[in-house]
Amino acid sequence: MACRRAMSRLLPQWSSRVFSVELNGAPFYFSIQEKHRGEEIPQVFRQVQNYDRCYSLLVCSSDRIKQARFHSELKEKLRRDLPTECDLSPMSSFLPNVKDSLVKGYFLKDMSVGSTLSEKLLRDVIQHDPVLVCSYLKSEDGQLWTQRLWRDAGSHSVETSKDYYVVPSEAPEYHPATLNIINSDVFYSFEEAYEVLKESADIIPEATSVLELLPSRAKARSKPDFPVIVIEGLDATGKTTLTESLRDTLGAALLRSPPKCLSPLRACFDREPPLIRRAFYALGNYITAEEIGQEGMKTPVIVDRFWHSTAAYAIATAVSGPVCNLPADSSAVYRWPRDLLQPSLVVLLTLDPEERKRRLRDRGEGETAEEQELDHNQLFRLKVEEAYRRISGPACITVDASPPADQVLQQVLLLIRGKCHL
Ligand SMILES: Nc1ncnc2c1ncn2[C@@H]1O[C@H](COP(=O)(O)OP(=O)(O)O)[C@@H](O)[C@H]1O
Ligand SMILES: Nc1ccn([C@H]2C[C@H](O)[C@@H](COP(=O)(O)OP(=O)(O)O)O2)c(=O)n1
Repeated sequence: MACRRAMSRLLPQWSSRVFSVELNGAPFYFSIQEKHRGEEIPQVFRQVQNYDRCYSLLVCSSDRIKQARFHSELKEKLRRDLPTECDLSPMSSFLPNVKDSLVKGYFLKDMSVGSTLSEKLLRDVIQHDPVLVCSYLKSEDGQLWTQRLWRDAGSHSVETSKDYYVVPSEAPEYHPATLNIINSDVFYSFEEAYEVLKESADIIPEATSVLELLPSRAKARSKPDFPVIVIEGLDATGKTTLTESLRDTLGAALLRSPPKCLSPLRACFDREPPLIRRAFYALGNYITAEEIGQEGMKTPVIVDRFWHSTAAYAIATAVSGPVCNLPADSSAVYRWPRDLLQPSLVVLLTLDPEERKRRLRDRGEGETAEEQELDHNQLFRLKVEEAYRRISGPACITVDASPPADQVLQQVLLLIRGKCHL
């Protein structure tokens, strides 16, 4: 039902949509055009010319929790059940420059003989799951491709719409992922993040535990009397080392985000899709803010990671490809949430990648999946750092963390004394 509603929203503007498929690590954009006899159609899809047919699966449900979870589950299902001759790539579809128009899914290249297995699986998927399926067929001379949209016709049969030609499309002005970042990857108020966890509570029991730990929004806290200093940076840049030294030197309270009370729940949310996972981290900041409010009435407060981490990792994960795909400097995605406590100073520790890796090795810990990703994916690391730098209100001040720990401490103490009158 939720799927039918979502589809009835998508279908009226189907032919205005742009489709993006990640082929060989780069996006290939195409749109569709009605068939007119005798019309010249530019040749497309050279990248999939070795295949006889392809399919696209776009996940669409008006229930955003179901949609996000099913997008992850579908990948597992296709990897498990499709013949080995099938190849899967991420894909999406969007209306250029239209906010929240992005739908995500997978593009399937099929080399299996007769394609019967994959067709059977897709027929099953379309009948039971919130998915829009299209097949792509090559013309007899192998030059042109057409797209045919499938529809569930009930009683285990599907009907197809008319064919459209697939035509190449220009890369859009903004990376398509940026259309949906606000309130899907990054949340700009307590309420927006809270709603996501509330909606997930039926299927994720741990969401209820998080909701119970949240501060009441009824009483807005006044600004703490003492300065609040946040230390940010990638894993192993020296945040723990520096925050502990600052605590001891300044006689400050040391807090972190996510707060300790969320530690037992973190692994559960790290397994969830971005919508739910990022809402969890966003809410963690509000719990930490409440703790800052209390401690900050008595002493200065040092905070190990806060909002910058939440937004920077979320934006860098959502946007694929190089740093230039990030939303422009002036984009609203880098703004500070209107209802979140603003620290007096945010310091970003930066480190040469080789030195960071050496410190990780020396620490001898296993890396988190995301940190392995950071290692393997230089682009991701660069995007996280760039997103850190673009977040404003307050913006972070970058400090080179490669000198010995006591020198980094002195450098940051100078900044604190200059900015916070300590
Ligand atoms: N300035 C520094 N110079 C050399 N090694 C450092 C420095 N700061 C931290 N380290 C070491 O690097 C590793 C990572 O530091 P840590 O404070 O745990 O980083 P984070 O909290 O950012 O993950 C630790 O083994 C730590 O002892
Ligand atoms: N305030 C925070 C802190 C961490 N996060 C997220 C961002 C990344 O997905 C991970 C990084 O956490 P990681 O385990 O590397 O953190 P530590 O270095 O252990 O502090 O957590 C967040 O979203 N908001």
